[in-house]
Amino acid sequence: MSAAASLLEARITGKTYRRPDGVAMEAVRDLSLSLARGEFVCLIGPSGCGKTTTLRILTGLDRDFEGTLAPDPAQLSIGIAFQEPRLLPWRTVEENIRIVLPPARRGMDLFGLMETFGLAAHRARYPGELSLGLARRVSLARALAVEPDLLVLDEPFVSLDAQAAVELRRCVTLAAEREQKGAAGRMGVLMVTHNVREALQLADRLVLLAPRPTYILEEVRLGVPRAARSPDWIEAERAALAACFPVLSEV
Ligand SMILES: Nc1ncnc2c1ncn2[C@@H]1O[C@H](COP(=O)(O)OP(=O)(O)OP(=O)(O)O)[C@@H](O)[C@H]1O
Repeated sequence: MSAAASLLEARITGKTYRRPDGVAMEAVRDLSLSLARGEFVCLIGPSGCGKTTTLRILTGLDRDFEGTLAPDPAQLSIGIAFQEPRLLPWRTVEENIRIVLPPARRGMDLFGLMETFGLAAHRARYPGELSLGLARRVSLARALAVEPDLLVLDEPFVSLDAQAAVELRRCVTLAAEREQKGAAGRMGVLMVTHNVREALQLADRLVLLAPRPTYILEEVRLGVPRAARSPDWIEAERAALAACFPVLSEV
């Protein structure tokens, strides 16, 4: 089997914040991560360890760090869905999605995307009228509308009720499995989560992060296809991981 095409190679040797009182806060130390096209990677780590900081560096939103990223994130098309949907309240659902498209594609037909995410009936509604689950679906559809090379999800299922979480997970799985740019250009997914079961359900690889200043404690490749991951399998894997990595009881 040929090696999967690399999408991103990151080596973050250091990231230190300086608080207003001048005190240094070291958030990341020696974290090397690679992501292949078509791969779904979950970052899991304790609260405050540096997950969002790492995502911000990997996506080029934070340039103030030591290390290297290849390629430079500016060369990739990146779609990001934050925990907070960040929709424009004065725009409809459809306008919120359309507005991120490059001018040449702004008139494109979005019906397929809307249908996939169960948004077709909501396209003319405003964000203030949407439940959190629906707003997150809009945010995910908007991130995918740009046909990204890299999809970044920062705790997308937090605070959702069980049914909304199931629906959004289905959307994320569909997105991950959709070959948007043909075999050579498949999207990679990086997702931050506190929920190990969720990660075991969705990811190809888990990246376990140490407490701050964070680095990679362990990488776990999940060989079982997504469709074959039963609740029993997920529970057994979770228990085995928790036994090996006590830090997981803190996430
Ligand atoms: N702009 C900032 N200035 C100073 N310190 C910061 C800044 N942003 C984050 N930090 C600190 O850096 C550390 C890592 O923060 P980060 O948000 O990356 O962690 P996280 O793992 O995403 O947290 P959580 O699990 O709570 O979402 C935390 O201690 C946080 O307080």
